[in-house]
Amino acid sequence: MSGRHDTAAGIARVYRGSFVHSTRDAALEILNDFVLGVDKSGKITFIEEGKNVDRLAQEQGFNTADVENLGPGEFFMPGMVDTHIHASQYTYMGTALDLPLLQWLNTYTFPVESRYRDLKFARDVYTKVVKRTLRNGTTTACYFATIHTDASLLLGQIADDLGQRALVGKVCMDINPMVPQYKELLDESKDETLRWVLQYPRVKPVVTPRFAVSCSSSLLDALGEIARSSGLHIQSHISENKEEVELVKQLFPDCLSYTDVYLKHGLLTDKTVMAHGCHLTDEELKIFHKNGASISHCPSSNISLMSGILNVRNVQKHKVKLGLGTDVAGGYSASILDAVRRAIDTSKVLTIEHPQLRPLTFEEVFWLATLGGSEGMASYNPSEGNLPPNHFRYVLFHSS
Ligand SMILES: O=c1[nH]c(=O)c2nc[nH]c2[nH]1
Repeated sequence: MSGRHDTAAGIARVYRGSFVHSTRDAALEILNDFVLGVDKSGKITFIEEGKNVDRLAQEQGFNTADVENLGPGEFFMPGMVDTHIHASQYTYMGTALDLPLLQWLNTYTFPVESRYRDLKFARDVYTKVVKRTLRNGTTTACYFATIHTDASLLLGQIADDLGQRALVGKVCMDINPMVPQYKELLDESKDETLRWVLQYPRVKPVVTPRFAVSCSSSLLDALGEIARSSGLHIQSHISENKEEVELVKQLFPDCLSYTDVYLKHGLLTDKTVMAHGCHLTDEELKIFHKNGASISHCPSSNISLMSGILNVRNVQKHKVKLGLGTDVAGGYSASILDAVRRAIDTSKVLTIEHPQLRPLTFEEVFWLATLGGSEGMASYNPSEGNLPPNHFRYVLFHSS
């Protein structure tokens, strides 16, 4: 690997040791005895072989005595990226996994989410979830909050205060026949989304229609327009469970597919992250590719809620951007390392059923957990030959 220098704006920390990371060419690359400098804003300014440390010290203006050497068994790796997690469902993570998606939402999820109008409750849970995910090595997370604007703002504030890069979504939903106390009116959802977008601090807002089942066509249109005019990211769920796919067909008879629902409402862009996608057809994957939209693979919840198994190799064959999600609390762990294990396990289940399919390797899933996730959340369209912006690719995490 060649060295990378920017002119230093003042080196704050220099580390020396082993670095394990992914690149566009290698799912896993191990760099033994490298030296890495971070400037005062937290950006990595150089990474070079350790033997160059004296020259680097002169060029970059640091003292070699201040270099922090890793101990035995320690290494750096990129911060992990959780491309789909419901912060508001953290309270019941690991429980209530006995029902399929639509029944699970009505029975457990909506009643719990309706509690987040209580800001004290929200502060307590959101502080715990951000601390826990940071401890697990998640330096970037794409969060669903709830329909409550003030609690969603609080989640962004907490992530920002605790140093986590986050996209945070105030959930939008104006349809909920089974739990009617947990929904919004159409105008309220639009107005509150705008209030939330405008008030947001450093952490980024992401436009969040819950899923096509719980949003009217008018709300989807309005959210597509807000995302377009504000240049915002979008997140939602798609084709997680077969019953849901059938329901969407009935609810949107004029659309050709579930993907077409989001496309027609301006919600499938190169800033879109769609969770699950287990039952997407090849035609739909082509539309994802063409529009630069990404999928969050959530293997733990796909199994726990008996939803389906994503064929990752087929998604990759269609060159669709792909990252990993814990999907708490459909997924029972807030750790992306756990999602790594589940992704490998579920790919092996596919191999049992279809021996011609190669299971995913650890290296490939490490890529999904790090670089894949950051590319999935970056705004760029691979079908137009663009590359993801660099700043998403060089955030490193100290594992010890
Ligand atoms: O796994 C999921 N969790 C949710 O909260 C949800 N809402 C719609 N679809 C969903 N899927």
